Amino acid sequence: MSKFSNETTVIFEKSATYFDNPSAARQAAAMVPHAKLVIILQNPTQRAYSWFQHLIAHKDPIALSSESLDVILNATSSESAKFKIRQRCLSGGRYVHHLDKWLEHFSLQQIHFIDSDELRNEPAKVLSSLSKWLDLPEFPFETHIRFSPSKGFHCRLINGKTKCLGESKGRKYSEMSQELRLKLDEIFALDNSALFKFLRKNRLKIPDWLEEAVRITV
Ligand SMILES: Nc1ncnc2c1ncn2[C@@H]1O[C@H](COP(=O)(O)OS(=O)(=O)O)[C@@H](OP(=O)(O)O)[C@H]1O
Repeated sequence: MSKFSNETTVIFEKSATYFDNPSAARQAAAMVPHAKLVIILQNPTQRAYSWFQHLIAHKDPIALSSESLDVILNATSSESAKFKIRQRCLSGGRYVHHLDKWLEHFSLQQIHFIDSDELRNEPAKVLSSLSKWLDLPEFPFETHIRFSPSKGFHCRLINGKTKCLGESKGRKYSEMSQELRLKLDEIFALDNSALFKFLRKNRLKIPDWLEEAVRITV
């Protein structure tokens, strides 16, 4: 996010794929050195599963033929197409590994972290604190957001009716098996521990899912 010469204008841009792109930090810093960055921290295990479901929903032929994320996780580097998907599912959840690169180009003061679970469960509170951090005028988010039981997510409230994000956001799919969850938790154990230490060292809020993930591995 960036404020340009007209101080009332805030430009923002979001993508789930910038964060782990090896050139993104350098390129962003070259174009918008004073940008404010917002990073949403989701449990990497859930994030990997969500990305796999994203590929299934987009009818990715390799994901479809593999049927489960478990098959993808077992892929070796000799199975290049499957292995590439494996890396895409796992890479984004390796937060500290990528953060190190962003911190070569931006200061920590330019970065705001959001706990994905908090955003999902208490969006008005999270958005209020984000807009305060961005120095934006106060806005009563709570009167513009309401939980939609049919969608299972909070949605915008317009003229008394909820207007939710499209079908591609917050898809309905079966929960991952306990076996897959444990396998992913193990894959991310070191990354989660590094994130825990990073947040604690910098006196930043530690998400509940991270406390839990680190407690289980100890
Ligand atoms: N209010 C609300 N409505 C819908 N979705 C919500 C909401 N809050 C958080 N989420 C979570 O956001 C995930 C989709 O995020 P993205 O847009 O970055 O993903 S994507 O680019 O479509 O893959 C999406 O992931 P999936 O549940 O895996 O589809 C949601 O978990």
